[in-house]
Amino acid sequence: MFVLLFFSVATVVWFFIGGAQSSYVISPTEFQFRYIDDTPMGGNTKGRVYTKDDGSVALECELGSAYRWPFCEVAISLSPSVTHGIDLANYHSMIIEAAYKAPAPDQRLRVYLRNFNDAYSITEDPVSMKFNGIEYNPTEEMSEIVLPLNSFQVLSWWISDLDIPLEHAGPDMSNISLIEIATGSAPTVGKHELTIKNIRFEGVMVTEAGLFRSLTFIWLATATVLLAVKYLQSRRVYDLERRRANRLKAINTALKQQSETLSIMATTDALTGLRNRMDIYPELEKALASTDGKNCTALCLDIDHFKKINDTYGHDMGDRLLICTAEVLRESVSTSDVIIRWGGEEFVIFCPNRNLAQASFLAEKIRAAFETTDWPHDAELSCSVGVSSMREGSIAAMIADADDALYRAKQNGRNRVEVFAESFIATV
Ligand SMILES: Nc1nc2c(ncn2[C@@H]2O[C@H](COP(=O)(O)OP(=O)(O)OP(=O)(O)O)[C@@H](O)[C@H]2O)c(=O)[nH]1
Repeated sequence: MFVLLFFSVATVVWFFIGGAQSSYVISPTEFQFRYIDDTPMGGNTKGRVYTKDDGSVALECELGSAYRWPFCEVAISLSPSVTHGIDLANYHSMIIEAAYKAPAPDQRLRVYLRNFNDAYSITEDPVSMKFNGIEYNPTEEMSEIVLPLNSFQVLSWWISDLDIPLEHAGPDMSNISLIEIATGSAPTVGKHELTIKNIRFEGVMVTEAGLFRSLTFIWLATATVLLAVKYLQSRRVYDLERRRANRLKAINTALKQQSETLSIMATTDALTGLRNRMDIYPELEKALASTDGKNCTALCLDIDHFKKINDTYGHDMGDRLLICTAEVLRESVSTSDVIIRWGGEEFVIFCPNRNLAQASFLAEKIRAAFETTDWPHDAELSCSVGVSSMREGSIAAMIADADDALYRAKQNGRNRVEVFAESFIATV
């Protein structure tokens, strides 16, 4: 930004001290100055163009009266070919340093800047080159006259004689191949002497409006580029942050899944796939809350003489029998019941939707199923079951009651169902 500011200030200073000025000098050493008069039209004017010792060019002629519009002039060819002139469109003034002596006062001079354009000019006809012309009052003494190029006008006879269309009727300085400085349109016959010391065109490489337009454009372009760079940078940061957030989200999801898996593993019995008793109470409370809470019962089930089975058939067979027991239980319960491997060979079935009679019925059904199941050790297997119902709103107390009833079932000979005594009272 500092560089741009410095550049802008320097450019403006350069412009106002005249750095943008340009000039184009027409010197006799570089260009050919020729003499032309009215003799081809039948006139009797005589004269010549020559270079003086001081380097200035002189036009001398004796204007005769044989031709209706007598004239003499100096013609300066700006290029070897008329078709390829010089572009003077960017110049604002033509400056002629000259002295003019005429046989009468107030004699004027005509200046033509002849433009070639394929639209209306042909090489064979010099008249077809556009006459951008002006007529001015020269001085007798050597002096500089400034002719503003925007004061030049196209000669009306040229427009009408050549039937020039409107779009080409205006001045055009873009391809000037010939300059003509001639005696005025109504000259007095007699001796005319024109000494030209210097001809030059002056202009500016860039106008003030153009300069400020360019600087504004450069500032806008720079601001746009800087904004674009800033946008791309913040976009890159945003993309990085988003990728990072996505990565963290993925890690988070994986950790959550892992945590859920670990939680499931921690609360699931690896051998039977049943729920174990870890953190079981909130889950049972939740199951109870989904019912009307009036008929909540629990079963405590224990396989009879399991130690003996282990001892007789081995621990692996014991495991297989535990797995089969889980299957028997699954097949016996309904979807609202929750089977829990309470520990070892002991199971709890939580029934949030069964009354005492229904729970007792289920207990008996399971006990009977043990008798009819084909066990993998090809021997009989029985279980004892204790049943209880909710007394004081405590699930833990209800399970403890069922366990008491189970203890009684064991005491009373096993392979039987016992209902916790106070559950009956509560039911009545
Ligand atoms: N195979 C196997 N045995 C287990 C497992 N968990 C506990 N046991 C065994 O189960 C047996 C339970 O024995 P006890 O508590 O004495 O009860 P019981 O032999 O079933 O006798 P009663 O319950 O009084 O009928 C123990 O020998 C434990 O080692 C297990 O996951 N797999």
